[in-house]
Amino acid sequence: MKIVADENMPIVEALFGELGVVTRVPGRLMTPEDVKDADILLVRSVTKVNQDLLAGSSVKYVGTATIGTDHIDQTYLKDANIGFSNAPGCNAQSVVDYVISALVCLCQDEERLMKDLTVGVVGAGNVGSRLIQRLKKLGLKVIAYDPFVENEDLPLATLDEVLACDVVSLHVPLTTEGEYPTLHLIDEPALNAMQDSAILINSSRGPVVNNESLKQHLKARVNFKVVLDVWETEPEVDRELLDLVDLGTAHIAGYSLDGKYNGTFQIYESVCKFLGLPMRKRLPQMLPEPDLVHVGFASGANFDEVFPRLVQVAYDIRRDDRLLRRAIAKSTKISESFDWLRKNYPERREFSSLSVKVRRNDVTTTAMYEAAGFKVKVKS
Ligand SMILES: NC(=O)C1=CN([C@@H]2O[C@H](COP(=O)(O)OP(=O)(O)OC[C@H]3O[C@@H](n4cnc5c(N)ncnc54)[C@H](O)[C@@H]3O)[C@@H](O)[C@H]2O)C=CC1
Ligand SMILES: O=C(O)C(=O)[C@H](O)COP(=O)(O)O
Repeated sequence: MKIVADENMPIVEALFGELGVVTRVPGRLMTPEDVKDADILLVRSVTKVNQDLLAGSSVKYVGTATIGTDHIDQTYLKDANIGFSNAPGCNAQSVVDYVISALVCLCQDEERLMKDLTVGVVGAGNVGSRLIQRLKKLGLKVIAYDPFVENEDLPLATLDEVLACDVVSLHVPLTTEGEYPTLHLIDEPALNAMQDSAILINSSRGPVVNNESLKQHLKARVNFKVVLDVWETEPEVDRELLDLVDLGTAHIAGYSLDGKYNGTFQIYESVCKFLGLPMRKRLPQMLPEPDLVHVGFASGANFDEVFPRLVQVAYDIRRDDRLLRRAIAKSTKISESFDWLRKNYPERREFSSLSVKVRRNDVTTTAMYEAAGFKVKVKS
């Protein structure tokens, strides 16, 4: 069996090696020639999988190690009788860590307490619902807009109510059809409905926000804050827009090592199921121990002071913002620099792989650290 895989997908040989011969290809440059003899095709978000790529090939199954599926023509796959799976939720915790790090950093700059913020989440799926849970446990007031979800446990509200919050965080797929398309969901009217000093975070897909409208809005409202992980013209980045946003990163919100391994593993599970083969590999054995395993603080440390530092030790979004700005500033080919940053992304672990040491009877602090997503170890 021949398996063609994106070169940026980890642990493919370790998982799929016993199923067939693995060939690696740069995802953004993948051609029909690369895939014509393949049985299984494993991609990430940068490969457009459609008739142009697959017609006349022997591909029987396509797996994308991503949550998003807007790069896949699922109707074509169905019509051509080609099996398909994505990796729902694989890097959802990583995106939540990203949003929390962004909020911590912006609150620090503004000398605001994070727990005083109201947060409006757009899209209450795998990422959105985890974000709601974590923020609520941290004491923030959270509401969410999702016209496709009916769940009494979620704090659902209208889009207008969500847009009126201090923070608006987007977690929707990119869609262009149906009653609720998300293409340019955040356009001039939506931006105008937001507070003048609101924080907008987009870690979903670039075209969900009309980047031109956003630029004009930012020029007119100096207190409006923006965090962009995804860009409408990706892998191109509009230099002018990057200069205007508070934090800008190279589509890496989901790039924890845990999230990437989960993605490959989830499609390994789906491929085994498709082929009717037993799964011989287990993910926990493959994930390396995080470099930073324990973080301890002096007894009596105040959670409000410790929490931001802890988040920044675990994942500091400002590092990724600096990397993007530096790369773009000196770049003659922005798209190549953007992809280089993503390919060479430093190892990052999810908060849940970090342990914080607390005193045995420190019940409140224990609950707060757990709420933030960290593991808690009791000091002996
Ligand atoms: N920046 C990054 O690295 C990453 C980006 N993503 C993006 O985030 C998106 C969301 O991820 P998940 O939560 O895992 O997806 P999901 O499919 O679990 O949830 C998406 C939610 O959005 C809702 N939705 C759809 N249209 C909507 C609309 N017009 N208004 C409000 N809600 C709407 C759906 O009902 C669903 O509940 C993915 O589709 C992907 O494009 C995901 C992972 C990493
Ligand atoms: O899972 C998703 O959806 C994402 O956006 C991925 O994290 C994007 O990563 P690549 O597939 O572009 O490497």
